[in-house]
Amino acid sequence: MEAGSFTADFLKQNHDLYSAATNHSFIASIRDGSIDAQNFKLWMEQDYHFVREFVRFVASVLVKMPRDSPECDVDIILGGITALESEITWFRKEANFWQIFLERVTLLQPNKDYCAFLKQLEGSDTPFTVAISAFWLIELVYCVSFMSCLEKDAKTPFELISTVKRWGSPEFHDYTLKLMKLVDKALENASKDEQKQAHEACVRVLELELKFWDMAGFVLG
Ligand SMILES: Cc1ncc(CN)c(N)n1
Repeated sequence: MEAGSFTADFLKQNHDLYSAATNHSFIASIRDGSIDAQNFKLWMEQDYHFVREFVRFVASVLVKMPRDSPECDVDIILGGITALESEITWFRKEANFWQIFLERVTLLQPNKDYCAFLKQLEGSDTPFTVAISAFWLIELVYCVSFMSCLEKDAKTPFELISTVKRWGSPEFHDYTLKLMKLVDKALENASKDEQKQAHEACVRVLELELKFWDMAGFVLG
């Protein structure tokens, strides 16, 4: 992350919100092994449906990418879409293990709000620069959150290791770094207005991520 870049400046200026979104008590409960299986299942049910919407969003980012982008940049997004296919297969397998019926899930309000935001970003009036910035941050929040569950002193339960490795692995971290470079390159010469829109979209991502964790960590009665 280069000082003076959009991503570095954004994380510095929004440190508290970023920290709240990446150090949530839901993640802490996975890390210290105290997580309630009901909460984990709730998260999984909701996240599966989020990811289905996320696929459409990422596809829209690819469509918005400038035609003269280098092939290697296009391939980063394409790789992201490919990875989402295996993520969906993984969700279905895990759902079987946890006896979750994904087709019977009712979307909760924080998930509905997040999916509505993704749909808004998919629209043709959202520029590539704004969409790619949101995309980077959505992936970064999961990466940094789940990475903490793989630290040496973490007590992540064995049956949750495949979950935390999905987003907390060094490979996923590398992917977020590649996205970060795409964002900074795209915004380097963007207008002040686009930079402002990208900043606002990223703040919204952090707010929605926070609410998504709150929803997952909500203790079921
Ligand atoms: C809510 C949410 N945010 C981010 C991710 C990571 N793609 C996710 N699966 N779900």
